[in-house]
Amino acid sequence: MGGIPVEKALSALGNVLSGLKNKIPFLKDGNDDEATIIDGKKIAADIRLEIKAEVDELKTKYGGKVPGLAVVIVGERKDSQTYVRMKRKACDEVGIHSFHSELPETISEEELIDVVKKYNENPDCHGILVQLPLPKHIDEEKVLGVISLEKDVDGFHPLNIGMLAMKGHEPLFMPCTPKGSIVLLERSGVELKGKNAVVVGRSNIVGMPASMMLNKKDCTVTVVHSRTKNPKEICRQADILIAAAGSAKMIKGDWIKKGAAVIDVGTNSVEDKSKKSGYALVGDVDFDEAKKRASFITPVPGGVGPMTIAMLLQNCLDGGKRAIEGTK
Ligand SMILES: Nc1nc2c(c(=O)[nH]1)N[C@@H](CN(C=O)c1ccc(C(=O)N[C@@H](CCC(=O)O)C(=O)O)cc1)CN2
Repeated sequence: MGGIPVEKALSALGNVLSGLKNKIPFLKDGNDDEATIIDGKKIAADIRLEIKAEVDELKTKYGGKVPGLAVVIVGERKDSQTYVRMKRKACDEVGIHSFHSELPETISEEELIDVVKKYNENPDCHGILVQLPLPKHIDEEKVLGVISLEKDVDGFHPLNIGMLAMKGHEPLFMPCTPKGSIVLLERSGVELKGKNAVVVGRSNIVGMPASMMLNKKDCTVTVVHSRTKNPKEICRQADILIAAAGSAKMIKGDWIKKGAAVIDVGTNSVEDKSKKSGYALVGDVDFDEAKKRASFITPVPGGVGPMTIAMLLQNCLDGGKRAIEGTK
């Protein structure tokens, strides 16, 4: 056995053990009444190491071939530029080749579609990611629908989403943020089968696919959204709570069932004069209140965010492997 599989096993064991602390009294340390904080940064770093090992193996086995990812960004939104920079850096670190297209805000829908089509035809590119949101004059769904199904590493193509929804089918790729949320739960040792899961939010990129993934994991799933009459009562039934509403600290401590596992997908920028930048990133969950009731909870930042990029790398590796190894 090589070095990485042992590291992988030990690291997974470490994550599960830290999760078990809450369930097995003699393993508990620190403040017994507080949730185990799921360290998304650490779990994502572990996954990135595992991916690097697999990319190296592929490279050795197939004469230097590595997965390739096309990163397409339109316009100059600062947040999107940051995420794209993080994605490229992550690709470099694990040995995935990245192609870049930085396109002007004024680009037409047709021109953008042509860029995507070129990457569809490029055999060295195994994944295409169009950073969202796109400028208002471009129909996002139309652009995402042009990405080849086999290269849809964001998992946003309607056919991949359709296969995620259907019993007896598996998509080629699953959207990175909800996939990362599930992996955080699994790597922390949280059982999903038969549990009541509540997803707050029904966006195409997080809430809706998260609900379908939890359903595939045999959870009983309820989706809470802006028209839901009694969101607090529904959330209080949740063994697993995924918060993806986009509203800072809307989920208070008394919305959380005692012992629930809480995954906070929210990344809301709020004014904070104590910070040099003048703002802070906060989740959809009131963390300080919720950690007193939950058994597991993700922080913001440092929870789901880093997993989004780790899952993108995982999807690129999967797509690259399918293409390079010649499997479907
Ligand atoms: N094509 C896509 N567009 C967008 C996606 C996506 O999955 N595909 N998701 C989001 C943005 N996003 C990746 O693109 C993303 C968001 C947040 C993070 C992250 O690591 N956040 C850190 C904090 C970083 C900071 O300080 O700003 C954290 O939460 O710890 C990574 C990726 C929308 N668009």
